[in-house]
Amino acid sequence: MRRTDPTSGSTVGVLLSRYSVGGKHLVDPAPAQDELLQMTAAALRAPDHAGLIPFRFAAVRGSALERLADLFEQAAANAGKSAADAALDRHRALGIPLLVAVIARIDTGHPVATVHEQWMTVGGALTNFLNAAHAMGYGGKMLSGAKVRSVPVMQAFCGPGEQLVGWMVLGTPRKTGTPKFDKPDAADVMSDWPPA
Ligand SMILES: Cc1cc2nc3c(=O)[nH]c(=O)nc-3n(C[C@H](O)[C@H](O)[C@H](O)COP(=O)(O)O)c2cc1C
Repeated sequence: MRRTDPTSGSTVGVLLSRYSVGGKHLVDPAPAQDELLQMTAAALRAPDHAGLIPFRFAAVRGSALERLADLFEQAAANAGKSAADAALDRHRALGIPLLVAVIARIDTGHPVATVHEQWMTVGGALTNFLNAAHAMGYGGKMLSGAKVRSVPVMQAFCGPGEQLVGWMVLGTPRKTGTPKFDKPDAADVMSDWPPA
């Protein structure tokens, strides 16, 4: 069941109401290709010093999820996990309506945009992507874990100079996302300078 359309509220209301929704609470339908491209267009609106676009995305769907499941199982086995735990890892790629890999392309020698500035753009991009998904009635969550450092998994997604950040799981939320962490009041993280 799709959540009430949050776009009926204000834009800021939409941003304030986004909470991550994990894979076990996501069902079909997954975002369609045109919706995925709108989310990607939102990601491209992230602040980007020197316009480097230090990221790209790769959608994993249909039979490709089986291939990813194989890679997850292999990564777990390589990490010394038991066959039962490796099978659990394999299962993590299955039953998700859509996975979108986030791949960073950081130019470590750029004369203008520093490495940390480029990583901030990657973060802004995936945040905009998830906010757009939420505004369109979908749920999602950014995930990483040790698997992103597994050589066979990295090699499957990355070309030279690229790094695998992780995956956004996406789909129709079966339940509304809820806050995971206690957050401070906004006034605690916004102050005047110099302090009074
Ligand atoms: C790059 C990145 C990787 C993350 N990896 C994981 C992960 O592997 N497992 C996890 O439970 N949360 C992970 N998170 C955090 C969740 O995506 C989510 O932001 C967090 O649970 C807080 O929920 P919220 O988005 O509703 O505030 C990651 C976040 C980022 C930005």
